Amino acid sequence: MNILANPPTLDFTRAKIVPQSYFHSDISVKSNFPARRSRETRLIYRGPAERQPISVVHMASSDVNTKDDRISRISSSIRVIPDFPKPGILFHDITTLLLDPTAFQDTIDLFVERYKDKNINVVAGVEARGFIFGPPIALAIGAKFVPLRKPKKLPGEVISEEYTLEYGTDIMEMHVGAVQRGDRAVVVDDLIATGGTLNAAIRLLERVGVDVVECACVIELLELKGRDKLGDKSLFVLVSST
Ligand SMILES: O=P(O)(O)OC[C@H]1O[C@H](OP(=O)(O)OP(=O)(O)O)[C@H](O)[C@@H]1O
Ligand SMILES: Nc1ncnc2[nH]cnc12
Repeated sequence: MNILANPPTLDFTRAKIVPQSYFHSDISVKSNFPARRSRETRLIYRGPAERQPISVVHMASSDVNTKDDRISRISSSIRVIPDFPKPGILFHDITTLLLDPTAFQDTIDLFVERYKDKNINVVAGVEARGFIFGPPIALAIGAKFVPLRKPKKLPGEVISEEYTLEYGTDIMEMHVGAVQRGDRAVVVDDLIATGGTLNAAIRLLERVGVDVVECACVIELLELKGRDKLGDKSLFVLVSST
């Protein structure tokens, strides 16, 4: 991914379109920005100066066709912010992917192409960012969407699983009755880091007899080896970050 070391100022409140040059080329942004100011939406980054986006290497994951142009668009639309939410964390921010309708649509299409003929009747999305990608996939393949939520958010009777995160611990809950024994599920999230979250999601669903066919993420942080925590459960990711 080619993210600017010193990006132009960003104003998310006024942003309608993300200048693609911001993500793709420092040269075009730095040289073109003043001249094109009146025609482009200006984005003002309000975060601390030390948390400017940085470049990291993203590659097509080994799960996808490396010749698929959609992958490079998706990869270059993901922003990486150092030291968020804690020092030492390289935060992979998918909100910039959502600002690019083509990259967002490509992301959904790639998942739909994979799951449309697999007899999946449950798409389980992990709060919060799995709630962005999961519902459009569920609608497109004709499956129900089941939210896996942070504690004390669901009003009905729940079952819970505790898990460890890259930066803390958490509890995941699911409504009793949302799924049935024998359902076939795919678990959707934006990113796998340590794998603790997806592991908890799998445990939650399998406890009530659901067949978790696969987990699906946009991004895998390879160094954290989250895949290992999923045992023999299949994981499908679009881009890998090193
Ligand atoms: O593989 P892991 O180490 O378990 O980490 C991955 C999880 O961490 C992030 O969510 P987070 O818990 O930060 O919640 P949020 O989406 O509500 O911000 C991310 O969206 C995944 O759900
Ligand atoms: N580095 C990271 N970036 C974004 N989301 C995360 N969740 C856990 N680790 C993360």
